[in-house]
Amino acid sequence: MEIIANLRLCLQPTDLATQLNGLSPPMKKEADSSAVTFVSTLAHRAQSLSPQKQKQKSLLQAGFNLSTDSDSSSSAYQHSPYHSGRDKERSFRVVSSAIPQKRKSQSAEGSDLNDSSDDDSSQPFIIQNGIGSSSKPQSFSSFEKKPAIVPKTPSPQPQFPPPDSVSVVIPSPSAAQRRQMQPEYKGICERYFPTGQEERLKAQHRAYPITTSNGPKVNKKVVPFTVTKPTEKEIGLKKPGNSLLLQRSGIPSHASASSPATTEPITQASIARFLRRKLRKKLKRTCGGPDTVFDIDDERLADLSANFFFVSEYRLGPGVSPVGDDFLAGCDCGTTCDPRTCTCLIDEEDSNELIVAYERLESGKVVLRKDFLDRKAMISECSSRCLCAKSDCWNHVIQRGRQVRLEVFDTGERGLGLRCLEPVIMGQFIDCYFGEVITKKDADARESANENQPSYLFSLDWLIGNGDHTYEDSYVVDGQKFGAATRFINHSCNPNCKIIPVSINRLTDQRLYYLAFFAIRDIPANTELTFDYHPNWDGSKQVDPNAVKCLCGEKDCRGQLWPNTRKKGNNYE
Ligand SMILES: C[S@@+](CC[C@H](N)C(=O)[O-])C[C@H]1O[C@@H](n2cnc3c(N)ncnc32)[C@H](O)[C@@H]1O
Repeated sequence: MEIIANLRLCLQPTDLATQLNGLSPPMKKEADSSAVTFVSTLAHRAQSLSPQKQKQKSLLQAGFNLSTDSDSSSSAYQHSPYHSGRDKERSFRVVSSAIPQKRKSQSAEGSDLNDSSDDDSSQPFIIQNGIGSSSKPQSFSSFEKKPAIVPKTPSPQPQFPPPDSVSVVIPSPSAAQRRQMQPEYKGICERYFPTGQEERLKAQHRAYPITTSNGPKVNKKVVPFTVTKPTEKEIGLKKPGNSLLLQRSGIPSHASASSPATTEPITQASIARFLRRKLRKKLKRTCGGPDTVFDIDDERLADLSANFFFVSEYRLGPGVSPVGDDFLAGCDCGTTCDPRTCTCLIDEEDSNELIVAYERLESGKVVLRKDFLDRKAMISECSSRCLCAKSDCWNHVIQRGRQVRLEVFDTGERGLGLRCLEPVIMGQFIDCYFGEVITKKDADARESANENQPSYLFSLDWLIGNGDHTYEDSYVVDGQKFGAATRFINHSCNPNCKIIPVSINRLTDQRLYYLAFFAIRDIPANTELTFDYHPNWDGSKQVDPNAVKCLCGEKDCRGQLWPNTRKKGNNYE
């Protein structure tokens, strides 16, 4: 409660436009009053209007409604499928990943939605943060307009395969073929070894036998199941005649006279090495960049490379409309922000003091202040419009991107997990939870379609109840198909990280903000990163027998990730 109060007391349930017009004084609320938002504080401070505030004012005068309505928030929380409590902390949970929800009442439209991102023509916009191109018509807040703030270790932008890139060039083996393959290496079928331009080229150069009886088709019957270890030339396809050499039942074949077969011995190990290299290459190209590595088996790696794309920004889905950059304000502190006066910071709830989340250590690293680590306040970073944007301002942290090398690894029963490859210090930023930003309606549909599957939905409902913003029109981040490495972070009842919401537009857009992971203690290299999926756990409640069992192995493990509150009649919350 006290943590939320930091946010709540900043916020006033009065109409900001009215306040800005001087028609009513800003009101203060008690810490335990209903949730209200930051904007009223903004209004309060705006009475001596800085140039930025003038901008806010013109925003309001232009009809942009930032007024609050605390009444609407309470019902919204009650009906939330992603968080059933009124406590703001609830909004931090990875909703369905923690509870593969079994709600049956939702409509069936989700199955389509689930696949919608396959079609590039209907792809939602990617919000850019200065990394890579940004020719998209929509953008979220200031990220699009600040080329100066380039993260030091940016992940490359994802490259989505053209819709036809998985072709018949390497057909999936039949059931009999699959039986025959086992326990041989399973990397050849298109599912596990996604095809692309390179494979098409190989096919053109007769790497695969074709049948011409009904037009040119790959002759599945003679498609080999193993691949010789290719030479460097063959991998690079430098010469048109070069092709991947195939063998069947251990008998080498020669693809063509212009590409003599390698004489290297063919072993399972060499095949595995080749495929692993290809898969890693594909993952790096389409995905995580040099700072995310994988220590998982080939099959999982291949599955991931076929079905998941790393993104380093939000992808805005249909119906998600960010507030335009024109409404963005910036501070005029200069090259380094003054924590006593910076207008990008949010007021403390019970005073005019500003909430300062970060501090710079002697080492130069900017981390969360110790006294901020236990709080439940939102962080307000400087924006791209600030004068300090091009300098090394301490109040630009998440916008500089990930600085930590991470590794996806197999935890066993808990599925894949994420660990840091270098020590992380307490308060250090790790990365954001990125993914597709979709409407609540779409999230419900996807969830219904993925019944009993872990999903990766994360509600952006921190500021619900603010003005017209209700639970029904809130957004949800889905990290299942498009996401960051943070999407692999598992739950622990004794976690070493936590998520903190961060606004980089001083809450101008209350429905779109960032979910940033920070270390809450020093974490040695090669340690699994975890956070609490249900931070407001009430220990006095019973464990829900329908909930996903927690396997964190901690001494005080609660035994469940999350109560299955969506199940009718479930009262374990
Ligand atoms: C956001 S995903 C985390 C990454 C996931 N392990 C994977 O393989 O993609 C959340 C899912 O991981 C699993 N999980 C995470 N933490 C767990 C825990 N402590 N015990 C059991 N399962 C866990 C659950 O299946 C949950 O739905």
